[in-house]
Formats: sequence, C-alpha cells, structure tokens
Amino acid sequence: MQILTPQVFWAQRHGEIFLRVELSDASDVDISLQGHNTLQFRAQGHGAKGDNQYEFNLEFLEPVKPEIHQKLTQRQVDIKIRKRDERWWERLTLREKKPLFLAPDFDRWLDESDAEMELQAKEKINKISVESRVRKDPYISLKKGYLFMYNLVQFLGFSWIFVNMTVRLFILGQDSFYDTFHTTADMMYFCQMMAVLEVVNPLLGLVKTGFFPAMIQVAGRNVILFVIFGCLDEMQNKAVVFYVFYLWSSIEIFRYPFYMLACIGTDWKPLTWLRYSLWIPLYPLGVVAEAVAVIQSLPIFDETRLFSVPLPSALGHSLSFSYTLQLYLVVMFLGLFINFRHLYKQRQRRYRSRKRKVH
Ligand SMILES: CCCCCCCCCCCCC/C=C/C(=O)SCCNC(=O)CCNC(=O)[C@H](O)C(C)(C)COP(=O)(O)OP(=O)(O)OC[C@H]1O[C@@H](n2cnc3c(N)ncnc32)[C@H](O)[C@@H]1OP(=O)(O)O
Repeated sequence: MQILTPQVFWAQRHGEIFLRVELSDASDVDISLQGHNTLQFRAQGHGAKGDNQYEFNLEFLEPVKPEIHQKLTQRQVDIKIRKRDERWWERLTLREKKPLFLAPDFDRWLDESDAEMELQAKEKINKISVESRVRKDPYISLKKGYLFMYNLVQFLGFSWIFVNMTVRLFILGQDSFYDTFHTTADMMYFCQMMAVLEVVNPLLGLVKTGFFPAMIQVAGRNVILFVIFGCLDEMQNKAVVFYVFYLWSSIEIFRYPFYMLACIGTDWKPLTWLRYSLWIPLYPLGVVAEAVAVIQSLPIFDETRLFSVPLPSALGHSLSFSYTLQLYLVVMFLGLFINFRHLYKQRQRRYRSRKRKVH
C-alpha cells in the first residue's frame, strides 16, 4: 500500500493550535508527540488519493504541551494542541518553508489582533459568570440607599454654604468675610457632625475609604470648627473663617455628587476629574488657612486661659492650651502629608485603571 500525505489545514490562537486533517472514515489513528515540538500523524482513511495509509510530521515553531485532543468525524480528523507558552506564532513550523500539504484553515483563521479581541471577550464572559456566581450581598440596596442619602444631604449642606458665601461676597465684598461664621456656622456644624459617619462607614465596610485618612480629615476639620472657631468668640469675626469655610465647601460640592453618582454606578468624567484634581491646590491652601486660624488663636487662649491645665504651684499657675495647639500645628502638616499622599495614590489608581480599561 502507498504511504501518502493528507491535506492539513491549520489555524492558531494565543494558546492553541488547530489542525484539520482532510481524511474521511479515518481509522487506526495514531497521533503522538516526539520531543517538545514534533507531531507525528498516521491513519488509515479516504483522502485525495482514495483509501490509503496517510501520514505526516510537523515540527512546530515552538514547544507545545504533551496532551493532544483529537476528534474523529466522518469527514475529517480535528486536532487541538496547546502551546507551552501562550504567545502568537509568526508561522506554524520551525522550517520557514511551508510544507506543501499545509494550508490555512480559513474557517477558523484569525489574525493576531482579532484573536486578542476574541480572548478579551472570552475573559469578559468568564468574569461575568464568576461574578454572577459570587453570592450577592442581600443588603446592597439598603447600603447604597443610605450612602446616596448621606451624600445628598452633605452635598445640599455644603452647596448651601458655598452659594450663601458666594452671593454675600458679590453683594458685600470683603465685608462679608467678617460675619461668615454667624451666617453659616449652624450649617457647617451640622455637616461636620454628619461627617463623623465618614469615619464610621469604612469601619462598617460600607465604603473602601481608608479609616485613617478619613479620621485625619474629619478630626482635623472638627478641631478647627468646634475648638478654634466654636469656643472662641474672638475668632468668629475674623476673615480666616471665610477662607477656611470656602476652601472646605469648594471641594465638597464636587466630592459628594461624585459619590452620589458612584452609588448609582455612574461616572461623569468632568466631575470625576474635578474630584480627583481640585484637592491638589485646595488641600494645601486649606491646611495653610487652618494653620493661620490656629496661630491667630494662640494669644487668645493664652489670655483667656481656656482649656489650660492647672499646674502645681511650684511649676506656675497653669499650662496654656496654646502649647497643645503649637504641637497640633506640627501634627497638622504631618496629616497634610499623609492625606496628600493618599489622595495622590487614589488619583493614580483611578486614572491608571481607566487607561487600562480603554486599551
Ligand atoms: C486630636 C485630633 C488629632 C487629629 C489630627 C489630624 C491632623 C489633621 C491635619 C489635616 C487637616 C485637614 C483638614 C482639611 C482641610 C480641607 O479639607 S481643605 C479642602 C480640600 N480638601 C480635600 O480635598 C479633601 C477632601 N476629602 C477627601 O477626599 C476624603 O475625606 C479623604 C478621606 C481624604 C479621601 O477620600 P477617599 O474616600 O479615601 O477616596 P475616594 O477615592 O474618594 O474613595 C474611595 C472609594 O470609596 C468610595 N466612597 C468613599 N466615600 C463614599 C461615600 N460617602 N459614598 C459612596 N462611596 C464612597 C469611592 O467611591 C471610592 O470607590 P472606588 O472608586 O470604587 O474605589
């Protein structure tokens, strides 16, 4: 009996090679791998030269995995082989000259970029099916509803402060600086008391925010609001109150709507950009304004002896609270550094992951 070569069609993906051997009613099929990259095929069947023994050898461009999947049908033999390293091959065989019996399988043929897209689509489908298998949190809507309402209330509060201050600035000019506290403090008290929830939320696992940055933020602002401005009447009509409140509210009127949209799974690019960029000038300015407020309050605490710690008579009368505040000034700049770094990382993470999604 004559030994002949069948017609073989091939195609590839990043991880696999497909061979279609044109042999009908094949029997005694023997497919084996020699070494890491040579496929040997032998079978009895009906090919181009009628009923015969057909065989071929293929030395692949790169090593392949030892397991070979084969499927016999009445018309052909399908072979699937996995590449050892998942990458695109520029050709099938080690030898540049293509064997005469080998041709592209146009039914399966994809070029590299199409195969890449097919791979990504498969990965996406896998991800969706894994996600749908992960058990859904039964309280998710309740949590989202609570966060949405919290963010809405904060947004309305800070917007009221911001609009009120802006309108008064336009009408009264610099004169508006001096009664900022009396016109907006109640709302600021309300918003900043509510902001304590921003420390509680990460502790309850409701948001991914780090506990420590949120604590620095809330505690830092509340010291200024409740201790420096709230307890010292002399501070309340100073221009610095205007700068502090204006800087705080300028970021919050963008941050809270950003969170609200996040709660309903929406991302509005200009708002996201403002949330992740405005802090760059505003945060240092805010801390500088707060530092000015602390420095201005030092002589007042010395004079009024408010919160001073009584000392044994041998050591003097009492220790002024201004010493604690001088220490706090140092802590404040440390806090600025920690949160600036945190916000910088958040910005990097946001824009790096967005870029990856686009390509
Ligand atoms: C005795 C006391 C001692 C204290 C010592 C303290 C020292 C204090 C020094 C510092 C003083 C600071 C004073 C403050 C000044 C100012 O504010 S100046 C004005 C400018 N300010 C700012 O720009 C800061 C604004 N604040 C913040 O950005 C936050 O408070 C933050 C904690 C600093 C950082 O935010 P973070 O939440 O970590 O980042 P995000 O990327 O926004 O969120 C992470 C993910 O979590 C989701 N999320 C967060 N909160 C919510 C929410 N309320 N609702 C819904 N979702 C939320 C968010 O969507 C993110 O999710 P993913 O996108 O899926 O990751």
